[in-house]
Amino acid sequence: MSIPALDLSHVTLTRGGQTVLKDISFSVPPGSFVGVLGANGAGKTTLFRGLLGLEPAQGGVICVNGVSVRRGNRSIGYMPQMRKLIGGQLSGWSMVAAARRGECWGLPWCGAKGRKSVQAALEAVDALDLARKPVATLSGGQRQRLLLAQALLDDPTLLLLDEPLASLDPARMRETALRIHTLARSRGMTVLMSAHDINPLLGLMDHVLYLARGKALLGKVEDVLTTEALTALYGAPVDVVRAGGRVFVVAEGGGAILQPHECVGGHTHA
Ligand SMILES: Nc1ncnc2c1ncn2[C@@H]1O[C@H](COP(=O)(O)OP(=O)(O)OP(=O)(O)O)[C@@H](O)[C@H]1O
Repeated sequence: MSIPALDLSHVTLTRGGQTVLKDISFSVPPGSFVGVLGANGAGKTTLFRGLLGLEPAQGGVICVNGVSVRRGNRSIGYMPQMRKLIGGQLSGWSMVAAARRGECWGLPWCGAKGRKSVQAALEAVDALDLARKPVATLSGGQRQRLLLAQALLDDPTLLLLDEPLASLDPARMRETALRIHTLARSRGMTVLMSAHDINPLLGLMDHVLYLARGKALLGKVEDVLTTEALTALYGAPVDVVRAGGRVFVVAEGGGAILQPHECVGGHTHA
């Protein structure tokens, strides 16, 4: 049997002194594409930080590719949430190059090997045309492609993407999700992608990881995204409604549980 890409056993994670995820256990097979869902504050970012060794587990064990979690693990690529403009007057190339780890930190022009890996990462996300442009002049979606290129620099086997679809319009959301899925499959990478709208990920996910009330539920989409499973997870009535090929998770009374941070184009969300 292959070693899980991720294995969490009875893990508790805190943020700012507050317990965010409590006694969670799940295992992700290598090469899986996992959608990480949950309302605002459910703990998606906290989980990613735990996997990166940035938030030490208060209990339990986290293993990445069979090895206990540690900071600076080069086999993990991380794309953080993009809340504000990053990069400024740097060119796209420099922004990606500045993320090279170790000996090249802050020296984007160093070495043929460094240049090659920056070039490969830009190519992988179809962003070579952004290499010379100042980041400040790019759209949100273009900057997100550069962030994704950064995350790919060390040829990771596990990619953690924190809301890479936020701020994209619906068509771009689907296009970006497909791009990442294709890239992951071609490299055999395991992907955990957090999202506020499950719909752009439908048909792509091998598993969904749903976070609520400090708990985590991992399983096939058809097993997790059900009224019964989510009602049990939330400990309160929740409806999973399927309409027009889309899925909506709503609380009793009709309020949407999963909400996008920002939405371009007036899109209704699950
Ligand atoms: N820097 C911080 N210091 C203290 N508490 C924090 C910090 N960041 C987040 N938290 C708290 O930790 C909890 C989990 O937040 P987290 O960012 O992991 O959730 P999330 O699911 O990623 O949310 P969102 O969908 O809004 O990004 C929340 O209660 C939040 O208020």
